[in-house]
Amino acid sequence: MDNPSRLYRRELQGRFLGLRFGAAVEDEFVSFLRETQTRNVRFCIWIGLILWMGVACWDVARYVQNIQGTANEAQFLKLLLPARLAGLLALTGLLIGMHRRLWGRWQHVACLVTVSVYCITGFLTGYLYMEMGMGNAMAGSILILMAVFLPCGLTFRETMPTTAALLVAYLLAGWWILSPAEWSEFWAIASLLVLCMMMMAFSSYLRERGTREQFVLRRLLDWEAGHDPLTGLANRRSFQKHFEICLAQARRDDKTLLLVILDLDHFKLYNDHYGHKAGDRALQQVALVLEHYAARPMDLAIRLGGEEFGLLSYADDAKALKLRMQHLLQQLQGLQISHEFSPTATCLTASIGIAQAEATCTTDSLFQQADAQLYRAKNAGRNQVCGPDMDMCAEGPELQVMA
Ligand SMILES: Nc1nc2c(ncn2[C@@H]2O[C@H](COP(=O)(O)OP(=O)(O)OP(=O)(O)O)[C@@H](O)[C@H]2O)c(=O)[nH]1
Repeated sequence: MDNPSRLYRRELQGRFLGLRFGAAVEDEFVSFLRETQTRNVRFCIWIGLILWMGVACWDVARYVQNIQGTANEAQFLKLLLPARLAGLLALTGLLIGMHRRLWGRWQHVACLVTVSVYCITGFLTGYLYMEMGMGNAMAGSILILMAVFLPCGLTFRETMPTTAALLVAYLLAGWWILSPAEWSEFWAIASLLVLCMMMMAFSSYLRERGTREQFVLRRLLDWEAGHDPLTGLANRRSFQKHFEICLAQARRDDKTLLLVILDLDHFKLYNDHYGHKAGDRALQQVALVLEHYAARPMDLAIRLGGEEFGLLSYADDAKALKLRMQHLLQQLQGLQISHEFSPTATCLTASIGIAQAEATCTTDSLFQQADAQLYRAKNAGRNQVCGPDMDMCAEGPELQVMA
C-alpha cells in the first residue's frame, strides 16, 4: 500500500478544485463526513420538522379564517393534507432512522430523498394556496430550497443535481399549471430562485473545498505525529498508546503480551561504507519485512529510532514467536543486503530480544527486559533471537540453543 502521508501530500498539492480525492482518500473523506456531520444533520432535520409543523398549523389557522365552503376548497384540502403529511412523515422517518442508526452508509441517500420530499410538498402546498386565492406561498420555496444546502452531511456533487432537478421540476410545473396571467409573478419568483440557487451552490462549493483541505491537513498531521516518515511504521508515541490498550486487554483476557526489539547488526559500519542513502533504503526494506509479522489487528510494528525496531505481539505463544522471529532473520538474510564489512555475515543481519509483559509491568520495565535480551543476543555473536528463558536464545537462520 502507498504510504498514507504521500497520499495526503499528493492530495494537498491538488488544491481540491474538482472536489474529488483519489479513491482511497475519497472513501475516508466520505465516511468522515458522515460521522462528523450526523449531529448537524439531526439538528437540521429537527429545525425542518419544527418549521414544517409550524407552517402546517399556520395553514390550518389561515384556512379556518378564509374558509368559504366551496367544493373547490374541499378538493384542495384533500390534496393539502396528504402533502403536509408526506413532508412530516419523511422528516420524522429520517430522524428516527438516524437516532436508531438504521440508515448506515445510506444516510446521505435518505437525506437526499427527504430533502426532495420536503421541497416537492412545499411547492405543492404553495401552489394549492395560490389556487385557493389565499396568498402566494411560492416565495417560501426559496427557503425550502435552501434546506438542500444546509449542512446535511452531503457533498456538493450530491446536492447539485438534486437542486437542479427540483428547480427544473418547479419551472415545468409552473409553466404547465399556471395561467399566462400568473406567469409574470411566477417568473419573478423563479428568477429569484435561480439566483438564490447559484449563490448557495457557490458557497456550498467553497465550503466543501475548505472542509476537504482541513480534512487532509488533519489526517496528514495525525499520521505524521504517530508514524516514522522514513519507514511508515508506527513511532514510539503510537506505541505507547497502543501498548497501554493491549496491556489492559491482556490483563482482562488473561493473555500474553510480548515485546520484540530488533536491532540491525553493525549498521554504523554499513552506513560508513555504503552511505546514508543506502542505509535508509536498507531500513525501509527491513521495515517492510517486519510489517508482515504484525498482520493481526492488535499487533504493531514500530520503528523505535535509528536502526532499532519493535514488534508488539498480543496473545501469542513465546516459543512460537521466537520461531517466527528466527524466520524473520532468515528473511532478512534472504534480502541479500550486501554488508561485506560486517564481522557477523556477508549481508545485513539483525539481533532480536523478546520480553514478556508481566501483570505489573510498565512500558519502561518491558523495554528494559527486552533490551537485556537484545544485549544477550548481541553478546552471543549477533544474528540471534533471545528470550526470557535460556533455551530461548537461538541463532538465525538455523535454530541453535544456547547452553
Ligand atoms: N541511514 C540511516 N542511518 C541511521 C538512521 N538512524 C540512525 N542511523 C545510524 O545507525 C547507526 C547505529 O550505530 P550503532 O548504534 O553504533 O550500532 P551498530 O553499528 O549497528 O552496532 P551494533 O548495534 O552493536 O551491532 C549509526 O551510524 C546511525 O548514524 C537513519 O535514519 N538512516
